[in-house]
Amino acid sequence: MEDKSAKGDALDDVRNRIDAIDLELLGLISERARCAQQVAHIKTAADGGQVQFYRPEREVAVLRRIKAANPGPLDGEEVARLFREIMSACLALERPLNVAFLGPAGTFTQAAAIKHFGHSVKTFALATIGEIFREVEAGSCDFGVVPVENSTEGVVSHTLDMFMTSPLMITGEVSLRIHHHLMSVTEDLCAIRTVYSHQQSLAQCRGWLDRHLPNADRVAVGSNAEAARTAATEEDAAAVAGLQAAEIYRLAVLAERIEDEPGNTTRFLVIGPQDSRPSGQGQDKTSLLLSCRNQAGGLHTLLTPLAAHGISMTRIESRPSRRGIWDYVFFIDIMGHRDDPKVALALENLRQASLLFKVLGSYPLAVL
Ligand SMILES: O=C(O)C(=O)C[C@]1(C(=O)O)C=C[C@@H](O)C=C1
Repeated sequence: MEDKSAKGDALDDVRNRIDAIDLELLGLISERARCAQQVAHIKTAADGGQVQFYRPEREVAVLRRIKAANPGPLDGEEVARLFREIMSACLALERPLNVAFLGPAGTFTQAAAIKHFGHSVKTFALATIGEIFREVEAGSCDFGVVPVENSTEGVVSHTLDMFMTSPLMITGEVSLRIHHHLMSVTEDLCAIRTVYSHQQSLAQCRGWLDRHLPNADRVAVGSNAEAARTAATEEDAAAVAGLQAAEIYRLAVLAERIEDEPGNTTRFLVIGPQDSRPSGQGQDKTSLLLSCRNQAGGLHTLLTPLAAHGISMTRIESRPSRRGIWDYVFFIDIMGHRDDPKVALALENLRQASLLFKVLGSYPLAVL
């Protein structure tokens, strides 16, 4: 009996300490929010009409500093996630951002948007990648988030093709580990006759579906969230989608993490009217769209300036130009910001060697 009350006292002591810390934290977070309001006033006075409240290079600098200073016991990713949300709320005080994503609600693209901007932005589900570009170009949304490549299935060509004609720039990138789950209104795997999902997700779970649901029809639909929405209306159907979709459409998860490749990751791009300023520490990337003359060694000539200036290329993708004049265009990612002197020089040389040359944007490597 005595022992129990001693334990109770100890628990009360720690909880009282937690209550006091929470109040201190609240005071500090509120003070931080007031600082963000001051920043907004300073920016408005300095920039006039076209104020850029959202500053990706500053946000990654804050998150990098927090991760480096983290004393534990919380993991670095975890503290960065907490500060991501604090900054998201502070930015919403300055100006709430409208972010378009590939809908409907519950897609991985929405999860990527929230991972990048935090929960305090307003997200808008749009039906196609083309619509996202159009809404951001028109200014009705501040930014858009679109998938660009998956580690198992390769590039999302529609996104790359949009950059050939769009004036929008790449402001940031987000990588998301993709876990697929089988979900349904029924809790009985044997009752499933149809499996809905996006074509890429069906492909990413082919092995599991062959083993566990060899007789069910696989039906490709526009997105995983649409698959979940459809499966919610059919007794003998299931969807392959993310957990968010299961929550939104109230489906039971029959099997978790059914993707064939455990490292399955999708990369998304954040698009907006302008790119990011340098975040420093060599932690920026630049994306380019290029085409060369259709002759032997054309691509080699194009890439020589990068090698000459010691700039590393992290990705190259070719796409048919669909313009007739050039056969192919190349999407190239390099390390460094376009304002870094070495990168600026290499880009100038590249510009001279290319038929088509477009900087799609410089942006910080993702912290989260
Ligand atoms: O430093 C700024 O420019 C701010 O607006 C403050 C702040 C923050 O909360 O730290 C908020 C939004 C910006 O995207 C970057 C940082």
